[in-house]
Amino acid sequence: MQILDGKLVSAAVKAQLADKVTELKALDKKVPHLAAILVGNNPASETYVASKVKSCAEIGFHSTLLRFDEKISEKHLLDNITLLNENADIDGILVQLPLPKHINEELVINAIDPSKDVDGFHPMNVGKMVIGLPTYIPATPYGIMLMLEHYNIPTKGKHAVVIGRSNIVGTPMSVLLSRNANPGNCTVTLTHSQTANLKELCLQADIIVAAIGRPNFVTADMVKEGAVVIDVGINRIEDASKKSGFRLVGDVDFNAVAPKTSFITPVPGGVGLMTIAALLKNTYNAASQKVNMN
Ligand SMILES: NC(=O)C1=CN([C@@H]2O[C@H](COP(=O)(O)OP(=O)(O)OC[C@H]3O[C@@H](n4cnc5c(N)ncnc54)[C@H](OP(=O)(O)O)[C@@H]3O)[C@@H](O)[C@H]2O)C=CC1
Ligand SMILES: Nc1nc(=O)c2c([nH]1)NC[C@@H]1CN(c3ccc(C(=O)N[C@@H](CCC(=O)O)C(=O)O)cc3)C=[N+]21
Repeated sequence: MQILDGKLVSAAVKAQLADKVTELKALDKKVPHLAAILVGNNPASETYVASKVKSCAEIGFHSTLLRFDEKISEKHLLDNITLLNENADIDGILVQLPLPKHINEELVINAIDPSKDVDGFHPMNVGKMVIGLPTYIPATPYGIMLMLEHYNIPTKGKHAVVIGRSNIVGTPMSVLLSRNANPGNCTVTLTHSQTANLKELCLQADIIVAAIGRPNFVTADMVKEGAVVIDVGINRIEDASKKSGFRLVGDVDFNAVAPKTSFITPVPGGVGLMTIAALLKNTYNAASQKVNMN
């Protein structure tokens, strides 16, 4: 069993981007600039956005964080997105999800200029991804592909079972793994809450991607010996011994599952860090006006 180290791989991706920033600066060119919008004060969203902003600073990108009260009107939010769309200094725009219930998430995503949509959530970019045109790939599945690539994990002809069909993780993950590319060329089974025989399907999987949002959902009896297990879940479990009052666990029962696997991602220290690295890559590509389909 080998741990897929998100800290190591994300650091390598960030180091590449930092080198590119150094080159841009030497040529007196503008550095990439990410704008992040955070509405309300959901503690998890605060953490993610803070770490995106911090990562930008580490590699020399500019970032602007726009914070709004959770009572912000939909119109005011949309107007701010329009301003960012029109601002030539801003290369990438990210609206941290979830949004408060009174705001229509679809309207907000649709309002982002597709050329600045570094999350890859705009329907135009989703469509491009599905038909294999160059575009921004949603950061979490993109980060997972970078991880598979870094460790040279064989994917061709493998059976991948993706658990969860969300627009931001499971569905794009299934598209990327089934592409004629490397990594890719998997036979993909996309599963969800209505899947009848999940355990049987998982037992056939060479690669399992778990994106459900439930601690310990994937148990050892669901995993074939030698499988690759990618744990996307981020679940907060109360833990009085921690200063924060909680600890993070994934969707996989790590201690029981890890010994059966060939490769597994830890939580924390796995996919989450790759998500940020992938977002930074998308932002670099946005700034250089060329989107990347890898
Ligand atoms: N590490 C990272 O960078 C990121 C981590 N996450 C984490 O990943 C997890 C998933 O996130 P996200 O995709 O946004 O979640 P969603 O809640 O949007 O989707 C969850 C999916 O799991 C499916 N599901 C729920 N229960 C079952 C079940 N009993 N059996 C099979 N499938 C089930 C749902 O099915 P149905 O469609 O039928 O309801 C749904 O498709 C969360 O823990 C989230 O915090 C998310 C984004 C990035
Ligand atoms: N528009 C939008 N884009 C997103 O990319 C987006 C989003 N909305 N909403 C929520 C999810 C979740 N997400 C994570 C990012 C980083 C970590 C991360 O850095 N995790 C660290 C630990 C973080 C910690 O310690 O709290 C780790 O796994 O090691 C996790 C999860 C991005 N998301």
